[in-house]
Amino acid sequence: MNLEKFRGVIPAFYACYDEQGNVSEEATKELGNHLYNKKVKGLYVGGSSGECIYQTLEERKETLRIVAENLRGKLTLIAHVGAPSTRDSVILAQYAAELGYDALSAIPPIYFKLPENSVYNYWSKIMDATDLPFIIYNIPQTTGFDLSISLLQKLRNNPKVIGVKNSSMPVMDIERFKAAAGENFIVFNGPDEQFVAGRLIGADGAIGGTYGVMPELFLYADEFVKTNDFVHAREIQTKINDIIISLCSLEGSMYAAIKAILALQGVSIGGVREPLENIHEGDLEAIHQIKNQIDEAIAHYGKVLA
Ligand SMILES: CC(=O)N[C@H](C=O)[C@@H](O)[C@H](O)[C@H](O)CO
Ligand SMILES: CC(=O)C(=O)O
Repeated sequence: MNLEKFRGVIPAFYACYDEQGNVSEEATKELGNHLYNKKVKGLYVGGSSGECIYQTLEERKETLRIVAENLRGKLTLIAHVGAPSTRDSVILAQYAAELGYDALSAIPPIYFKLPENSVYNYWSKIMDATDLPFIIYNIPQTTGFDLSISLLQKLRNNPKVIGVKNSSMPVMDIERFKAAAGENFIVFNGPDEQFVAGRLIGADGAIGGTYGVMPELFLYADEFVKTNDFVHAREIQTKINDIIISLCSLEGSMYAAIKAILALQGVSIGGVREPLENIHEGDLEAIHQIKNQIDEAIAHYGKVLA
């Protein structure tokens, strides 16, 4: 299988709501078009950033449908189909396949601490449900489950397993997963704060929750890595991390801050669903400042690359 379409900067798509907090078709299309125009490689739909854990099956299907109808064939589309039960995950997987997604992905099962064998069966049943390739989502800080090398090797016997989206913090995990999986395998960098380090240690692509509010900065960082300009790569990573730390320091949650900035950028996709915290009045000044930080960094590194 040709994995080229997975190499690149792939924003994690945000949940798009109307004023009542329902999934909005209009806003979903708007965000999709906005990111398409920024020339990202693809979209990761319905993951953490898609607030999947707080949405009904119907809402998740609706979002998958709107994005696919709008952008399939134009961007690489990855559907995150992880749900609490295997049954619901399989329903989402089959729906994503009908819609023409390029790949499926899923977190391990959450809530109960299940043994590796159950996680293996869970991911395998999702894979058996369609012909699509599958990307393992390793995110131990939210799921409590750490993908082991032996489980990866066992899963790798299934040719549908084409990659891991790795969000654990040690960049070494990226290197180890690549070494264990061998050729024709994609490891995606997860932590946006380590984008440059992840790419340098071997990540073939990257999927991240903050790309959507500043895609240019990750596209530029990727360009610096590709052209061996490590001075600028390190520098832009510092700017990115300053911004992410600011995004995470408000009363509102990181996603609420991101959505408020997107609104200032002209893309209104509503707020976040509780229990995620929405923006507070007192956050507004900081939000304007972060937007300016983003604008300045984009202008500066755009010039460096021009
Ligand atoms: C724990 C978590 O949600 N990780 C995301 C996915 O890997 C990241 O993209 C973060 O959103 C990002 O690194 C900001 O902390
Ligand atoms: C990467 C990320 O934030 C997501 O799973 O949506």
